[in-house]
Amino acid sequence: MVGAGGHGKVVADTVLTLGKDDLAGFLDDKAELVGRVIAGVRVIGRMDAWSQHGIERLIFAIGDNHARRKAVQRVTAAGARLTSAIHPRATVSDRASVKDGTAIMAGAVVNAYADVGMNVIINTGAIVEHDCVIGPHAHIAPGSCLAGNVTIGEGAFLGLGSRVLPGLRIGSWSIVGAGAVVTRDVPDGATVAGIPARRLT
Ligand SMILES: CC(=O)SCCNC(=O)CCNC(=O)[C@H](O)C(C)(C)COP(=O)(O)OP(=O)(O)OC[C@H]1O[C@@H](n2cnc3c(N)ncnc32)[C@H](O)[C@@H]1OP(=O)(O)O
Repeated sequence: MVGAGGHGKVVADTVLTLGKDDLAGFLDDKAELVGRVIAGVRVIGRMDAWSQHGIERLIFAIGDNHARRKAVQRVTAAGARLTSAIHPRATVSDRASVKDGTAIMAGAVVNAYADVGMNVIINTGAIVEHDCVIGPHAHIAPGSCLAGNVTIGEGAFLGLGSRVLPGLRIGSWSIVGAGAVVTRDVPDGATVAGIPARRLT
């Protein structure tokens, strides 16, 4: 697992709950963390140390979408492969698809025919309804709810408890504030908040 911060603790909890006995440990570029045990998992080295530890697959436990994308691009360019972590108490339809590198936390629901891209976070208790398409590097924060046929662009961040009405598109690298109800498409790079959601920037 790459990233031994707050989100890393939750991903660690998911991986330990899955009982993965082949977990090598955390990798983190913060030198002061190396050697420490965080959430029951040892930090075994900096991010680029994956190859020297014989690690075959990585999952990125970095909450910030830009930082997570950059980290994934760096290691995959060097030949690393990604894996996913789906909490055993998440509900993911057999008819949904989830790409590598994605973490789905406890209590989340991914419904039929949803398509979840790579390196995405579907956080605790979030709901991704039928036929949604989630772009790579997006983060759906705890308690958010996407109605059917919603499209989430690359790197978009949906804050805690936000709601998106059916069929809308949330633009790439946009931000939806905590508690927002999105009633219209959100342009790429925009920040929206409130009920109904209005543009802040
Ligand atoms: C496990 C985890 O913890 S996952 C992490 C989950 N994190 C979140 O959900 C955080 C989501 N972030 C937010 O909601 C943020 O407040 C943002 C992104 C919408 C705005 O952040 P900033 O750009 O820093 O805006 P800032 O705090 O300066 O507020 C700007 C204005 O918007 C208002 N505002 C901020 N957030 C919201 C919101 N969620 N809903 C309604 N209004 C809001 C502020 O009150 C302020 O209004 P004012 O100008 O009248 O005083």
